[in-house]
Amino acid sequence: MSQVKIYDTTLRDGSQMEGINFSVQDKIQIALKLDEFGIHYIEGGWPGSNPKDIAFFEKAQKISFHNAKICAFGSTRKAETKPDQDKNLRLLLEAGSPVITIFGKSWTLHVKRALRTTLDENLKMIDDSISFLKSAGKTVFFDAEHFFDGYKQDQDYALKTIEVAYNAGADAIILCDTNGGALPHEIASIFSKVKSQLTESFEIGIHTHNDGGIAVANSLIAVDCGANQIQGTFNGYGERCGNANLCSIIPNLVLKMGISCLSEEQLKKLVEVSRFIDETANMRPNHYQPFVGKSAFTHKGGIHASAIMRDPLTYEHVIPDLVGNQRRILVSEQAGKSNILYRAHEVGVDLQPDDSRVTSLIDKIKESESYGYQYEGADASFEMMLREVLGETMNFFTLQGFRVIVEKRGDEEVITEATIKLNVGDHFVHTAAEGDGPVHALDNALRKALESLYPQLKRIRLSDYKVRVLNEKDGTAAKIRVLIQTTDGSHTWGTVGVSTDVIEASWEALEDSVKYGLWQKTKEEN
Ligand SMILES: CC(=O)SCCNC(=O)CCNC(=O)[C@H](O)C(C)(C)COP(=O)(O)OP(=O)(O)OC[C@H]1O[C@@H](n2cnc3c(N)ncnc32)[C@H](O)[C@@H]1OP(=O)(O)O
Ligand SMILES: CC(=O)C(=O)O
Repeated sequence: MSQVKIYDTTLRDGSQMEGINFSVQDKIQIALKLDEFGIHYIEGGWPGSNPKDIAFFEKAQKISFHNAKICAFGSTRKAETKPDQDKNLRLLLEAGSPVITIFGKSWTLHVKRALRTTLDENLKMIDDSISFLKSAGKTVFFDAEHFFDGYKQDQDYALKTIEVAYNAGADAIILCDTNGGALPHEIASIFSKVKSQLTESFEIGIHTHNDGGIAVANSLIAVDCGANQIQGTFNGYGERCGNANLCSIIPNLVLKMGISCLSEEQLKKLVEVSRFIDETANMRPNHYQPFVGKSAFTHKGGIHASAIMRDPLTYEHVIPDLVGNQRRILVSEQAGKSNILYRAHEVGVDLQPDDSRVTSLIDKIKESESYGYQYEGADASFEMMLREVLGETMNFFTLQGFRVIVEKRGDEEVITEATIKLNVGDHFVHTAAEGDGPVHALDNALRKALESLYPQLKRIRLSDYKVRVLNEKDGTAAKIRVLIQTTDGSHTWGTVGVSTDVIEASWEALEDSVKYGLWQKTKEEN
């Protein structure tokens, strides 16, 4: 089985993505996580770029990494200078990392237009810089920037740059599709040619960007052509459209290409690592991301749900457990009875396919969704419908009525007050409360009315509130859908409300969220 090393550049190229700004502590935490996961090389940053990256390497030097080698990144020396006088090379050595990766130009256009130097001087810059770092005892990787574009324009010069790097003692040469525009067949043919000119065991890598939407494909085809190092980032972070996504590359290598870059046990942590990095980077996770996204193994269509229940291979390219993900089946207007049976089973209700209640539930869901409800994100509203069809009610209270007053006088702050009348068993309760806006005031009034009778309510709170206008063209007469997420600290559940009135829609979602929460708590207590 061939060996492929994974080189993670989330902390360097990943931090070049719009919206990402890691603190030193973020970087250390991510490096530790990647090391624990089993990544071979972690590029921590560019010490010649900013004080934060210098601080990262200062801290990283004091940490014992178990699996990974830390790499410091930078460029070849500046044109017309000497390596021992080059600030960037000096800072790379001071970073104290066992590996130094430098990028150099392989494309004549870049040499002439970006560096504004001669082709010969660029070759000297590559030669000098690598020799200088090697003489300091470092492992040196050479990133041949724009190699594929360079090769297409001037094959001999592009090849010369890597020949110079090789002869100067580079320990690995990485061919970069820096602009992300190469196609898989171009990568295959160019990569194979270069590979054939180097000794078989020499480490030759691939570094691709996703501007053509095929960075992962371009990386995998390079492996097919003999690449034994892949550079990429977690969640595909990176300059412009991002880098090759390691969350796709690693499972494709292990599960489909038989390349044991990580063990199957390590692979089971893939989702955890991906989400940890999103969380640390303060990035919203991409639910649709292959392998690791929340929707990667989510089945919505009735035909899919039915077949999945008969055999998951029918609509899944790999088993979700292998990457630490989970299968989900949604209930929506696209559902058939299989979706209902699966979801019912998940909440402990086993129904038979020929049960007429299943059909009436599907009809009700399709009817409600055509009105504007959406049950994908409202698991509790679905379960309440299910329980109702089974004759189980959640009658913790009945609304007699509510009134919400919003008052604004001159420059004074807006005052919002909600009054609510409820029947709770034999009791009639009438309360009022203020809040920061109408929904908050209603929530406060409802809690005030219920808390003495249902003290469990103290542990339940709203965690998210989303409003969506459904038919915008109707302006202020549009229908509104409100989705509420509620939590008791360990579980979270979603409810939905729809009305032409935002307060009524909110009330509906709020009422269900509280009733469902009380029902859960009562179940737990019994
Ligand atoms: C493909 C990649 O992703 S490469 C990595 C790109 N990442 C980054 O640029 C992020 C970090 N960068 C930085 O912090 C800054 O750009 C620095 C500190 C590196 C350089 O800053 P400055 O000195 O102000 O230069 P500037 O940002 O304008 O970059 C242009 C300079 O880099 C030089 N340069 C570009 N590539 C190379 C190279 N491979 N080798 C040597 N010099 C290079 C250019 O010749 C130019 O030098 P000049 O200004 O003396 O003509
Ligand atoms: C080196 C690098 O980041 C690139 O060529 O894209």
